[in-house]
Amino acid sequence: MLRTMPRYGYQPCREFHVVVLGAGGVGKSCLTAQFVHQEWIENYDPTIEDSYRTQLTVDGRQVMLEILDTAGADQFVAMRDLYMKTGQGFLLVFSITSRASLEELVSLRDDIIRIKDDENIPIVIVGNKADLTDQRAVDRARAFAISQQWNAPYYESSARTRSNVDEVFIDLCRQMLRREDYVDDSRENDPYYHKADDPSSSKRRRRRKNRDNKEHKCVVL
Ligand SMILES: Nc1nc2c(ncn2[C@@H]2O[C@H](COP(=O)(O)OP(=O)(O)OP(=O)(O)O)[C@@H](O)[C@H]2O)c(=O)[nH]1
Repeated sequence: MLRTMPRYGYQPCREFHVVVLGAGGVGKSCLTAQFVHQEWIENYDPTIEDSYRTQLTVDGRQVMLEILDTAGADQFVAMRDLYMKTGQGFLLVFSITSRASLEELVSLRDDIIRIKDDENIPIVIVGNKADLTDQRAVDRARAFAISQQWNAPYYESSARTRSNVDEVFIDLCRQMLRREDYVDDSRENDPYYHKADDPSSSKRRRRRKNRDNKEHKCVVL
């Protein structure tokens, strides 16, 4: 059963890798820059790869996000398999002003599921540039229908006005936390599971130790 109530007692800071994917120019970098630094970027400078680290609190739980802002341009697609392997949660971004950018998400999602070998990997579908209402080319209903088919939430955001920027990252965090709780619960109920033998458990302890020695920028939400 998925745990929906906050847990009590000591809560270690969870660390997750988030990958932001989508066609070129849909606003991946602007969304990420708004979320991490609360800043708006007007000019378009195609990304090769940028990574950000930021800490936030979700439902009272500390989460450290490693966010990878990827390249939409085709010449960098060779790096995608690698991004997808390390990602634990994915923001699939298109622009509501471009139907083609929504269509590009189909193959991206297929690749994620193939590479992760997991139909239930945390994903949020983001229709960005929602402020450009007079240039809308994708019906809200069409995007919503696709998101339902993929069993992933759909948000319309604007990196320009900062609308729904925090919400898309927080939704993804919630999905990743629920998933980890579910794995932890399954292990607790497994009489053959020995925590000491689990490499992921010692890795988490090691990460926490390393983190204690570093200073991190906190985003208060
Ligand atoms: N009006 C409007 N413009 C946006 C929005 N988000 C991004 N833009 C503009 O769209 C252009 C591309 O934004 P980026 O964030 O660089 O797009 P990207 O998806 O990272 O592009 P690649 O790096 O090529 O993959 C920039 O000129 C932004 O100012 C938005 O929500 N509204």
